[in-house]
Amino acid sequence: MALVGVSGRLAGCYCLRAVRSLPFCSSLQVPALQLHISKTAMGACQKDFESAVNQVKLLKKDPGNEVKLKLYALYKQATEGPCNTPKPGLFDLINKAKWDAWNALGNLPKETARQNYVDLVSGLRSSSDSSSQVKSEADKKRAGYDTLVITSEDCITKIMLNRPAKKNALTTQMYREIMLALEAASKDDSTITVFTGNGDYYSSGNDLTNFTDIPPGGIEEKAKNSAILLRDFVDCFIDFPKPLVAVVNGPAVGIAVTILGLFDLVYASDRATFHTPFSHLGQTPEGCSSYTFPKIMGPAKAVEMLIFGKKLTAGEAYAQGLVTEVFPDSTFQKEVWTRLKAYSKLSQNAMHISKQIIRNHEKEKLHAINAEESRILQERWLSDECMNAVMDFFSRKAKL
Ligand SMILES: CCCCC/C=C/CC(=O)SCCNC(=O)CCNC(=O)[C@H](O)C(C)(C)COP(=O)(O)OP(=O)(O)OC[C@H]1O[C@@H](n2cnc3c(N)ncnc32)[C@H](O)[C@@H]1OP(=O)(O)O
Repeated sequence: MALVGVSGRLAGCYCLRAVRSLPFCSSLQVPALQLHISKTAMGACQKDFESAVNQVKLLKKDPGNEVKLKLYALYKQATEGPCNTPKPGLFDLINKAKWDAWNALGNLPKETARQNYVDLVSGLRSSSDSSSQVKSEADKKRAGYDTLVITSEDCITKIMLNRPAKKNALTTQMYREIMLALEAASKDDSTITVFTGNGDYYSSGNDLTNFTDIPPGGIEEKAKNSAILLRDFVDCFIDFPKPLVAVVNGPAVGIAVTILGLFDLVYASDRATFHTPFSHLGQTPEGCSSYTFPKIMGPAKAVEMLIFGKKLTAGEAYAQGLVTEVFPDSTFQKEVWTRLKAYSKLSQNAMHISKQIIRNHEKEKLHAINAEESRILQERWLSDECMNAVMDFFSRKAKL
């Protein structure tokens, strides 16, 4: 957060001029490129750290001022510990930005700073063309997620729902992993973040088995915990700072549809459909759709979807403003990724600031709506209507 603060301050007009003048291989990088690493920086990953310091020299692509400030700060913290120099004067813009970045690391231990420096450089290397080696898919794939495949390439972080055999139905584990993935994507070096699904579905929405795993506290506790999880999950989308793109590769159901109102671009294959069968399930809208859908498509069409469960084709969803553009399924991936790669090269800060301007004035309202929708759903989940509908789904399956 503190580093974001630095970039925020740099957005001011004086500071902007100063930051433009930050040279890639000069003032900010001098300490990082000198190999006089102090003895106090010695530790478990000293070799990796030294190697990372060397690798910074090999980057052909300028990583941008924000990253250079991070590198500078982490290097200083790793080698000298917490910021120990007087704060530069107000008009010494470059040194002040560097000091701010270093000072923002507070008491971060040297060892952690070294590791963070190594991780940052490793991330830069993967997006840099300095390496002649083509990285394998396995290298690009982010570890630590069981239900998602996360990759970062061409300044795009792709979060792919990965339960194709279950039509990418969202389990509680998946909600949690998505929240973690969004948190990580908000801080990584990508310019845009993309959601998509593996297999023939984008997502069949909430996994109905989520309602069958009852804790010792009973269904009331289950409903309460689910409402908290839902609220936190949707909050992450409301607050996500970078352009968020849905690449809807196939049918979408329930929460996978409603949340689209919080995305910045929605590209759909002509195979995709959009279905919110809430009344069939004894449930009510979530994902802020009770507000975003009437706003996007007008109340009449929103009612058809959210109350009467009308399933829209991709073309209809486009006509109603929920989808940005529809592509033939045969060329969907190629066309969409070509477009996104071009967009990802646009100015990162300008895109993020534009998103803030467009979205920020509604954030408070969206959080309130999300809290209210989650509260109402907590009650609905305890209703006979909802319980019967879930049981119906499983008994239909059992009969097959
Ligand atoms: C923390 C809690 C937050 C809660 C937020 C609330 C959100 C509200 C919603 O999202 S409401 C929407 C809920 N979703 C549904 O009602 C969809 C249910 N699924 C279906 O209707 C169908 O499966 C289908 C139309 C999506 C696909 O039908 P098809 O015949 O093509 O495929 P199968 O039914 O054979 O599906 C393959 C296997 O996947 C399982 N599965 C699919 N979707 C879900 C799901 N949402 N929940 C649980 N399981 C699902 C399906 O049971 C099959 O499993 P099997 O192979 O073991 O039989």
